[in-house]
Amino acid sequence: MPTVDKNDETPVFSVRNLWKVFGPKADRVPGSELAGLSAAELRERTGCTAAVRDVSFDVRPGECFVVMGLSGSGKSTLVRCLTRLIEPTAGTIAIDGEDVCGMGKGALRDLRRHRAAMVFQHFGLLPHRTVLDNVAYGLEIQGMGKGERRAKAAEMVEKVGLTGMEERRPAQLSGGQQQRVGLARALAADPEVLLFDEPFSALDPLIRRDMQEEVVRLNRDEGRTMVFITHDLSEALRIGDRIALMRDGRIVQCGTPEEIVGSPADDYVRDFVRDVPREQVLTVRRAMRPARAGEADAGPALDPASTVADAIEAVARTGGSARVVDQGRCVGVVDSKCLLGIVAGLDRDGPADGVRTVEKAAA
Ligand SMILES: Nc1ncnc2c1ncn2[C@@H]1O[C@H](COP(=O)(O)OP(=O)(O)OP(=O)(O)O)[C@@H](O)[C@H]1O
Repeated sequence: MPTVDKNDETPVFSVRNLWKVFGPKADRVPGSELAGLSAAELRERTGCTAAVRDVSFDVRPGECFVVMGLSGSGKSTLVRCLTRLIEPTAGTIAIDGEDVCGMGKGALRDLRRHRAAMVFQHFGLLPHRTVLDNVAYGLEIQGMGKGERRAKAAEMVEKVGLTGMEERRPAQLSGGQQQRVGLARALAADPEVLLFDEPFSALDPLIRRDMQEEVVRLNRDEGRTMVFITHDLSEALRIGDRIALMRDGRIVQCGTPEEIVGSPADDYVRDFVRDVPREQVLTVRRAMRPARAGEADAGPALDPASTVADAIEAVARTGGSARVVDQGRCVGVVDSKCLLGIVAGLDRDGPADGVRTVEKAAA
C-alpha cells in the first residue's frame, strides 16, 4: 500500500481523475473516446451514466469542503466513492497519503468506522434505543466496554446540546434533535473527517440554521475536517471554506466562497451565484484601492477578511474612507465609490481592474 509521510501539508483526501460510471461495461468509458461524450450521448450509445467524470481535488486538514450542485449532478456518488461505499470506476483516492482503492476489507472497515464517519440525511437512528444508546451504538460495534462507551456517549450528547434527553427514544425528538443524535453518533467515533450527505435538507429553516452553526463551531473550534454535500447555495456559502461546484459529474469550479461569487469560472457558475448578496461574501481585499497621501493613517481600520457589508457600515458611519490593515500595515483603502462598485459587480475583471472599472464608469 503506497504511503507518504503525514505532515500538515498532506491532504486528508486526495482525489485524482476519479470516474464513476454506472451501467454495462462501465470501465471501458474512462480514457476512451466515449469519455468525451455528453451525458445524453453516452447514455444513448452505451446505456451508461457517468455520475462522476474525471474529478480531481484535495481536502485539506481542518477545512470544511463543500460539494454543491443541482440534483443529479453527482454529489452523493462522489462522496460515497471516498470510502468506497460506491466502487470507483477509475482514478485514485488517498486518505492521509494512503491508497484507498487498494485497501482490503479490514482496512476499509477501519476507514469507515474510525477515520471518515458519514452523517446521513435520514439519521439512521435505531427506534427502540434511547438517545444515549443510539450515540453509543458505533462504539459498541467497535467493541468498547459498556461503562466507557456510555461515558463517551454522554460527553457527545452534551457536545451537541442534548443534555437532559439521554433517555428519550428517537420518536420523542424533533427532526433537528434527531439530526443532533446522528451527529453525536458520528462524533463519538472521533473520526478524522466527517462526511455529511445533505444532512439538514429535511429540517425547517430555523433549525437548519442552528445545525449549520453547530457544524461551523465543530469545524472552527475543534479543527475537524469535513466534507459536506448540499444543493443549497446559501448553506454552502455559510459553512464552506472551499466549495466544489458540480455539473453533470464534473467539478466546474472549486474555490473559496469569495472566488466562486467574485470570479465565476463560466456562465453556468455566474448564473448559479447571480442572486447572492455580494456584499456579504466578498471581502475588502477585493474592494480596496491603493491609499492616497494621508489616507494610510486616517479613518477606521478594517481587517482584510472583513466583508464589504462590514466596510459599508464603517464608511457610512464616518462618511470618509476606511483603512484595510494587515498585521499593523495599511494595505489599501476603501471608500463609498469602490464599495458601491463591488456591490454593483463592476469588479468582475478582478480586484485591481475592478477599481479602474469603477473609476471609468464614474468618469
Ligand atoms: N446506482 C445507480 N445506477 C445508475 N445510475 C445512478 C445510480 N446512482 C446514481 N445514478 C445516477 O448518477 C447521477 C448522479 O447521481 P447522484 O445521486 O450522485 O447525484 P446527486 O447530485 O447526489 O443528486 P441528489 O442531490 O438528487 O441526491 C444521476 O444521473 C443518477 O441518476
